[in-house]
Amino acid sequence: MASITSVSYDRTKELKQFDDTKAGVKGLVDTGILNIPKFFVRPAEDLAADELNSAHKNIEVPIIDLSNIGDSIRRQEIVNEIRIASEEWGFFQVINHGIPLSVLDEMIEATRLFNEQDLELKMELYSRDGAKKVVFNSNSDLYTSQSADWRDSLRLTSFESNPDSSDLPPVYREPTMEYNKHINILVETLFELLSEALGLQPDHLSSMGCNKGCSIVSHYYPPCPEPELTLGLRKHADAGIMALLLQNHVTGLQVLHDDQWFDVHPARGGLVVNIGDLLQILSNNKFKSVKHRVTANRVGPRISVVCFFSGHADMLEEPFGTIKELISETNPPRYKEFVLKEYIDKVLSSPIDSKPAIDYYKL
Ligand SMILES: O=C(O)CCC(=O)C(=O)O
Ligand SMILES: [Fe+2]
Repeated sequence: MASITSVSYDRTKELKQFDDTKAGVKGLVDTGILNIPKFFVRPAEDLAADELNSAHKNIEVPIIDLSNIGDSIRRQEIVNEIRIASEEWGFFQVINHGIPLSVLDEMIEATRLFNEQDLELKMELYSRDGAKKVVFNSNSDLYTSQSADWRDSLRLTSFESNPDSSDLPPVYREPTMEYNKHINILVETLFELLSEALGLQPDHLSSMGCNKGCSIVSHYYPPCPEPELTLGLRKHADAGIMALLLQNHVTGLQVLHDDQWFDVHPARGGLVVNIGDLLQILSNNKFKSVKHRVTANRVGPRISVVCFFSGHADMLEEPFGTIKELISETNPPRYKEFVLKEYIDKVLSSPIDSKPAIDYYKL
C-alpha cells in the first residue's frame, strides 16, 4: 500500500521548471500564486527572529553624518565613529555623503524598471554563466543551495572605473553610469576614513587597489505571499573587502549583533557600508565582517543596489594577508597569506551557505 511519504517530490524538476521560465521570482508573483513553491521554504531555525536572546532592542546600527568632513576636528570625530562602528557592528550607514538624492533615486528606479519591463527583454540576459559581464538570474546558486531565496538579481561583474555603457541594459544604462561616477568619488573618501580608523596613512587601502573594480549587483525582492516561510537573502557575511549598499524605503536588511537580528532601517539618502571578510583579514580581526540577511516581506518590491569592492585585477596574483603595520608581537597574524585569485575562485564556486572561504586561512 502506498504511504503518503511515497508521493515523490522531484525537486530538481521543479527548480528546472522555475529556471526555464527565465522570469525569476517576479514571474512567479505575477502568476498570482498564494503559496510559495516548496524549494523556497527554509528550515524553521533559519527564520527565527532572534538567534539566542532578545536584549538591547533600544540600540541601532550607527548612522554617521559625513557633513563638514573638511573640518579637521569633525574629521577626527568621524574617523572615531567609523572605527567604533567597524569594530562593534561591521555595519554603518553614512548620510550627507555628497551624492545627490536624485542620483540615488534614479538608480533605484532603474532597477525597478529593469525588473518590471517586458519579460522578453529581461530574458535575453538570464544566465548562470559566471564569465559573462552582465547577468540576470534568480539565485545564482539555485541548484546547489539548500533552499532558494525570494529574490532576482542583475549582476555587473568587475565594473571598472570607466565601464563600457553599451554592455548595460538600456533602461539601466544612464542611471548606473551616473551612480558609478559618484560612488567612485565617495569610495575614495570611505577608504581614507577606514585607513585612518585603522591607524594607517589615509591612502593606505586605496594605494593597495581596494577602491577599484567593483561589481554592482541590483537586487529585486518581490512581495511574498508567505514571508514567514522564506528569506529574501539567507544569512551570510560578505566575502569581499567592503560593500556599499543603497536600499529603497522597504525595510528587510538585518544585521546579527550580540546574537540577535537588528533591522537596518533605510535612512533617506543613506548608504550602508558593510565590512567584508577580506577587510577583517587585512585588519587582523580589528574590523568585523558580520552576518546579515534579508527578510521576505508581504509588501514590495524591496530594491537594493550593492557595490562590492573585492580587490582590483592587479591584486589577484599577489599574496594577500594582514597589513604588516597592524601586526606586532602582541598582535600576531590571525590568517595565513594566500593568493587572492584562489580565494575569489573559492567564493564564486560555492553556495552562499557553504563554508566561508575565510575559514580556510585562519591560523
Ligand atoms: O539587499 C540587501 O539589503 C543586502 C544584500 C546583500 O547582503 C548582498 O548582496 O550580499
Ligand atoms: Fe551581503
